[in-house]
Amino acid sequence: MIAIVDYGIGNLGSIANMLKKVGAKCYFARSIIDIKKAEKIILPGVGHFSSGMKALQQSKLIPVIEDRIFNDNIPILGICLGMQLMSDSSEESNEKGLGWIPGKVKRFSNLYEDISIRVPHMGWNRVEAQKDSPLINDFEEKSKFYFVHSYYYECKNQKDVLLTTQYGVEFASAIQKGNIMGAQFHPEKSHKYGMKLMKNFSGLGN
Ligand SMILES: NC(=O)CC[C@H](N)C(=O)O
Repeated sequence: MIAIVDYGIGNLGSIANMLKKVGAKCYFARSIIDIKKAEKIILPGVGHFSSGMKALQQSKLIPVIEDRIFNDNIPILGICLGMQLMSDSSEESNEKGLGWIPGKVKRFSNLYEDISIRVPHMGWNRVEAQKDSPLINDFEEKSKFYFVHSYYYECKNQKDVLLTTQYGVEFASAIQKGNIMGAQFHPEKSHKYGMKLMKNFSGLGN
């Protein structure tokens, strides 16, 4: 069963709906026991980095989540802000991140050399694979995903970058370090392309 961390942040309902569509069983995890019995974890997130980190700290779930992912090596997928919280820090906040995948979260500039862009990055965009992973198995060449964000993850180690997307700058649209994964886009809002990623995630470790 996939535990969707319920720490008061993120659109858990639409994530659960997409998981059900791909035949994956899931539940909302609000307690330490809920996390202890999880086979996989999804860390959702929408909004400000500070609010997300504070809410996650107040949930008291960080130690048990870290026990499961670092000692039991179960797969975890962070979505949007949930991915950004895995960083060391974010320009959006003075709060420290979880530090699970080395890197910092930076704000898009409105101007890159001679390219001016609107911030937030909002809408559909394509991705380019930077390495193989079961998470992106059978991706269509033209896979595209729905984004809504003003900040992006800059990985310290290039080998942790799974997918990149071009938006003024080429940024990490998905990251992976072993069993720890993150998607900057919203798979639950990305139709068949998001379903493919969620189906792949639900099949990990089975
Ligand atoms: N949609 C979101 O939750 C955005 C996350 C983060 N605040 C950003 O702007 O990048």
